[in-house]
Amino acid sequence: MSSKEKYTVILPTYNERRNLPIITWLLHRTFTENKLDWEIIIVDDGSPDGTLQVAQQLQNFYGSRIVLKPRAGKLGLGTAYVHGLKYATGSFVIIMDADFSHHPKFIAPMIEKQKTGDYDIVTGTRYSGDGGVYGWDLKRKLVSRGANLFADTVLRPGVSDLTGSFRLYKRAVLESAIARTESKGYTFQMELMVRAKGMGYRVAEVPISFVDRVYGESKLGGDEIVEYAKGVLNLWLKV
Ligand SMILES: Nc1nc2c(ncn2[C@@H]2O[C@H](COP(=O)(O)OP(=O)(O)O[C@H]3O[C@H](CO)[C@@H](O)[C@H](O)[C@@H]3O)[C@@H](O)[C@H]2O)c(=O)[nH]1
Ligand SMILES: [Mg+2]
Repeated sequence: MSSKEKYTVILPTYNERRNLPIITWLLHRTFTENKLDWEIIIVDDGSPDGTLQVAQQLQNFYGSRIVLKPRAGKLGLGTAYVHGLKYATGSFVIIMDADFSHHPKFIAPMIEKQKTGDYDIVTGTRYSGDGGVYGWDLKRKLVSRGANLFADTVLRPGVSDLTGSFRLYKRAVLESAIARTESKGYTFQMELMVRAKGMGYRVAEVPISFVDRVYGESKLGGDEIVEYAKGVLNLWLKV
């Protein structure tokens, strides 16, 4: 694979001190091996574990490809993407988690897929083909499956993984779809995809294995689940 296109990775972080160095190294290796231009925008929300200091060390090591756009407090995942996107200079943007649940090894196939049909969005999917989830307990699996089934039944967007966030976007597409997205937290991915489909963007899927984090904890709580259900119903009322 070779291309002059630039890829911007937006990495939202909250207490990812132990994950960030390895994920950065793997991203660096992926882009270097595939001869692609790249940058990583790290949006840290005042992590008490010192993630930002680690990010600063990574910037010293990798140079200007590591861009730091921290915020003072934990303002949520959705707004972290919006914030990071303002500084993206690539023609494509990849959004992924920084805790290894999204492995960089899927980036090359996602880029490949995008090129096959000039797709606007390529989304990783846990719920089609060889995709899967590893390391979650039954409750978390049911919540995720239920969340997808609920949104799919109510809104019919025709995408197998609506709540996953490992995706590649054309930057202009992400900018226009994100401008219409109102959710702030975990509901964000689902709303963004439903909006994008509603705007007529073309979406392709690549199966991914989602592996639960090794270090640290998930930030998904009961409040987020209620917010999600409200988000689906709001979209149903509007669309
Ligand atoms: N900047 C910032 N980052 C955050 C925040 N909350 C979480 N993050 C970062 O966002 C990523 C995902 O957060 P997790 O807390 O690890 O999420 P998860 O429970 O593993 O949820 C995954 O599955 C969800 C449902 O399938 C997805 O919606 C979600 O994006 C993620 O992929 C991690 O890199 C984490 O550090 C926040 O408020 N601010
Ligand atoms: Mg996680």
